[in-house]
Amino acid sequence: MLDSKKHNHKINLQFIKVCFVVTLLGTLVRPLFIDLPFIFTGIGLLNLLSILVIYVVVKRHWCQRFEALSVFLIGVGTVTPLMVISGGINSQFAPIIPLIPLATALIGGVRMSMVVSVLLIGLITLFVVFHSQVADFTQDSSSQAKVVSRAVWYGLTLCATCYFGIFFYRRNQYLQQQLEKMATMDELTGVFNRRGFMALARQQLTMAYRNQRPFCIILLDIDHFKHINDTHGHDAGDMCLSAVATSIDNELREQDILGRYGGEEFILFLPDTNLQQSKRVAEKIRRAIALMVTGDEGLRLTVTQGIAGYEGGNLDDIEHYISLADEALYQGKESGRNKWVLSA
Ligand SMILES: Nc1nc2c(ncn2[C@@H]2O[C@H](COP(=O)(O)OP(=O)(O)OP(=O)(O)O)[C@@H](O)[C@H]2O)c(=O)[nH]1
Repeated sequence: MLDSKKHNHKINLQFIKVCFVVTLLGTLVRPLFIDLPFIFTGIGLLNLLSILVIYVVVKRHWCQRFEALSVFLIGVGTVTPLMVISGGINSQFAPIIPLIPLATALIGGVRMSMVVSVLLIGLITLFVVFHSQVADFTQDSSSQAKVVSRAVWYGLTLCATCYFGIFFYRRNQYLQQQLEKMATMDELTGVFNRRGFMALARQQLTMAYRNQRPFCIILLDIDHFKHINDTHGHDAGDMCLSAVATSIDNELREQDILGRYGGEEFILFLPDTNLQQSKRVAEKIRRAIALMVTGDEGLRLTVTQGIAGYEGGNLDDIEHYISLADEALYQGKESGRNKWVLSA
């Protein structure tokens, strides 16, 4: 299970526990303070039972697809029966309702929170319309004006909590994306870092095997890069790294994956590409970089590339293809640089 899904699952379980405790307190403690008919305790106990059932269902992953919905049902299921028998909108339980869209947004997302808010506003409207039919065992005095004004207040509060829920949900998503980006992207060049590349390449590797489609790995190293750093400084070196990444990226298709594998080493995963086609890609990259002029000092660079590929049949792990590409790259360096070499 993904980390974020695991995290959501934990929050869902926490939410259910909170609902259980709130309902338990409401059921057991209230009769000590207010003289209420037994029906309140009965309904409270039924609520506790249903919450317990949903807790087990969620905990055991029996309905993963509807997990957020189960949590919402608990939220509504905890308060609705108690509202029905305790004066509807005048119920002491009604103020809990605006918390539900907030919780649902954080747990189930934007659409869920909006659906829940609309449903709850509908529920409140029904309570107002059928106000006189709602049994009020609490014997609280209520008037039509009081009911309508409270309904308007709850409607507004629901909209506000829905808005805040969605706001916090989006902020959370944004921060999560930023974190993921920081963990998988190379800050200097804007391409994937080794970790990001490996994660995507492993996925593509599995797909290639499943569909028996070819792929190629190209390992690319800038020639004599140490000389650039030593002669023109580290900043000029950094600028060259960025320029090389941009230049490679310009030669790739949308589905190709480019990563920075190490200091001045880049790595490419070319899905649906056989060795013949990858030679053409490598040559395009070699030529583009050789023609590139970088910075005010007009720096010129060349690169050497090692290519390894899979063309169907049994599959090895990604490290195997990288090490083949690395051997080919080494041969390229040994035999003069500024070239690409296919792995044997
Ligand atoms: N500016 C800059 N330099 C880096 C970075 N990462 C690694 N380097 C430098 O890259 C250089 C790599 O040098 P070598 O491994 O000797 O390779 P080379 O000089 O490119 O020689 P060949 O690969 O054999 O052609 C080292 O001087 C590193 O300090 C970086 O992020 N920025």
